[in-house]
Amino acid sequence: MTVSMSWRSPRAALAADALFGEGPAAADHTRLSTALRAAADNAHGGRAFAALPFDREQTSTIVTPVGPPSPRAEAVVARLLDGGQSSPDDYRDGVRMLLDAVADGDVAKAVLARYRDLASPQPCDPLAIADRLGRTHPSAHVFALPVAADRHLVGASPELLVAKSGRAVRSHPLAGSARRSAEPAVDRANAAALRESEKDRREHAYVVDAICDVLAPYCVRLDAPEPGLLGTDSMWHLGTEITAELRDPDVPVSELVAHLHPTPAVCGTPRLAAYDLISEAEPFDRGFFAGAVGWTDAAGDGEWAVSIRCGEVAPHRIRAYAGAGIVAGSDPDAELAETSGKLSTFLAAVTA
Ligand SMILES: C=C(O[C@H]1C=CC=C(C(=O)O)[C@@H]1O)C(=O)O
Repeated sequence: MTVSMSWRSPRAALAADALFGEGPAAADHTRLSTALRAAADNAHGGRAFAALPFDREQTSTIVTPVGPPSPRAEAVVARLLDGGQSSPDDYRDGVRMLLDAVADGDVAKAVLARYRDLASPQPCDPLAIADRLGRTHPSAHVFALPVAADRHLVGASPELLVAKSGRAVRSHPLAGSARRSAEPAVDRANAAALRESEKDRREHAYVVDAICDVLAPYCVRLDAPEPGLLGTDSMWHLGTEITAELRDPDVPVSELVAHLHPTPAVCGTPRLAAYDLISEAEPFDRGFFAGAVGWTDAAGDGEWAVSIRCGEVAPHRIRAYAGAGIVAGSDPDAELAETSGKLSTFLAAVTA
C-alpha cells in the first residue's frame, strides 16, 4: 500500500509516495540497521525514513519513498474535543508522584506527558499540516511519516537526537524550558532567568551526560560545551551543541540512535526506573510520541530528531502530545503550564 510522507530538516527535504511496514525495535539495533540500509538501497532519493516508538521494545515503522508525491487535498481546520485530554488534575497528581519518587531516590528525573484530542469533520491531510508547521518553524525537523495504514506522526521537532556524516557526529539535546512572551522585555527576562536557573541546568545536564555516556565509547573526540538557548515559537530551551568524531566511520547512525533512545529529554534518569514510573503515572500509551524520527542512507549516514511537538493524525482525529521533565524543585502547576506551551506549537498548525 502506498501512502504519502514528507520530511524537511537542515540536511534533507523530501515529499514522496512511500511504502511503509513494521521494522525491528530500537532494542534490536543490529536488525534495525540492516533493515534501514536495505530500505535505503531501494528508496527513491536514496534515504529510508523511520519512526521509533517511545518504548524501545515496540516495533518501528520503516518508510521507503518510492516516487514523487500524489496530488493532495488541503488541510482542514480541526477543533479541540471537549474533555478530550488527559486531565490537568491527573497531570498535577502525576508530577507529585514523580516528585515523591525523586525524594525517595528512585530517580533523579522523569518526564511526564499529557495529550489533547482534536476532531475534524473533513479528512485531515498530514502533509498539509506539516507544510504549515514548516512555514512557522524554518529550522525545525518537520515530519509527516506514516505509522499505520490510516495514521501519520506529524510534527516540528526542535531537538536533534543525532546526525552522522562520515566520522562527524552532532547532537543538540534540549531540556529546561521557559515560556516565550510577545512582550520583548519579558521574553528576554524569561530567557535570562532560564539560563541562570539551577533547577533547569540540572534537568538539562542529565540529558547531556546520558548522551555523552553513550557516544564516548564510539568516539576519538567528544565536545559538550556549556548550554546555550534555543527559541521556538512558544518556548525557550536550554540546548547543548555536542560534536564528536567517530573512531569508525562505518558505524551506522541507526546504531547510535538505538542506544541513545530514549534520552532523559523524554524518559529520565536512570532510564529503566524512569520508564517504569512513567508507565505508572501516565494513563495512556505514548505510541510514537517521545520516540525518534529520521532517515538513514545506504552509507549509514543520517539525521534523527526526538519526536516531540507532534501529534498522531488520523483522517478525522488528531492526538497532540507534550511532556515536561520533573526533577527536585519542579512545581506541578508550572509543569502543567509548560506542557500547554509545548502543545501550542502543534495545535496552532491544525486549528489556525
Ligand atoms: C518532552 C518534551 O520536551 C523535551 C524537550 C525540551 C524541553 C523539555 C523540558 O524542559 O522538559 C523536554 O525535555 C516535549 O516537548 O514534549
